[in-house]
Amino acid sequence: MASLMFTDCSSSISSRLIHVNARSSGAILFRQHVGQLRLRSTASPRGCSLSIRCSSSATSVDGKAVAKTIRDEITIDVTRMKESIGVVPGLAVILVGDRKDSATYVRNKKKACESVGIKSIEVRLAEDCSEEQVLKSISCFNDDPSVHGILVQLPLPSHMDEQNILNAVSIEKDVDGFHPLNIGRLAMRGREPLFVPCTPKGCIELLHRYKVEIKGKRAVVIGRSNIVGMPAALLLQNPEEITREADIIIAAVGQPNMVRGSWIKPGAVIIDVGINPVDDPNAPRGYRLVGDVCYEEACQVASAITPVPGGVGPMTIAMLLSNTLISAKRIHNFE
Ligand SMILES: Nc1nc2c(c(=O)[nH]1)N[C@@H](CN(C=O)c1ccc(C(=O)N[C@@H](CCC(=O)O)C(=O)O)cc1)CN2
Repeated sequence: MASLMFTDCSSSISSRLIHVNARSSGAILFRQHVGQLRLRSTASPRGCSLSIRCSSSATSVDGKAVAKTIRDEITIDVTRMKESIGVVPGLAVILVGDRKDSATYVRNKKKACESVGIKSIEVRLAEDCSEEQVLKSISCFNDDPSVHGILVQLPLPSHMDEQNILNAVSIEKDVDGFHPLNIGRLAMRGREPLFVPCTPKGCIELLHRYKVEIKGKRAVVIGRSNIVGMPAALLLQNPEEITREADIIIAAVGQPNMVRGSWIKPGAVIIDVGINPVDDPNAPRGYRLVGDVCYEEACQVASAITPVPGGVGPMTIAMLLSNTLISAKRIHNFE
């Protein structure tokens, strides 16, 4: 778990989270910043007029609607770019294996690209293909000037070295922001990554578009991914207590309904990144998706909360489109 104190955050330039203090659970200090937000109109959320309330029923943050607004903005820029310099941004997606969920995400990425005028190229490789085959595809896309963004859908089959594969993506085309150089720059003060990973970028974008003030707020990130970057042992230290102190909670732990209403400070803003399938014989797919936060309980205490589905998920893909556009603009020096 990472508890973060936001010391400076501008919606138009960069969002820097500096240090933090897990006071009651054994002090840890670390630095981290989560994102550069260079999307236009971050300060005026077109298409979402809700204000954040502090009442017994939380505002449900509509990630689907915000993602649509962002796609509309991207469409305008993609069209302008095509008309003025004849360049169409291109995204290459590599899918290895036959996981149904990954195939669905890739299909949705392709559809999203089509909807904004970004060209998408997909390479599908068999579950038992070699790491070399994946590296070869990456190398081709690194050299292809019509490709401005490359992503390898995760997770990869277990026989592959994920780090090796992510390292092979050209840092200039790393629209997922997973290359160690991009992650390293994200983690250091005074350095700028070329791309910010899409899900955390989407989380911060939602906060901005809903005009949630970040500066000076106490925030907690519950999760153990590389992006959160905390040693796993620290996760075991009283998450409930730290969470109760937070004004902003980002739950990214992958445990259905783990964060209960009693963990939440009244009026807190909750971004739920979890997408957890739970069995439900009445649901068309035999399961339904729930977040890491117990939504019904949290609604009674929080001032705003992202639902699952329909919260952060759609933002992940919108941010991928945004990163691909940023890449094409940077490569072609187009403002
Ligand atoms: N290379 C990457 N791999 C993975 C990433 C990533 O950002 N880059 N993230 C996840 C999967 N993912 C995108 O790839 C993703 C997950 C969920 C959604 C989404 O919109 N979810 C919907 C619900 C969808 C449903 O009903 O099945 C929602 O939350 O509303 C988008 C993208 C792991 N891999």
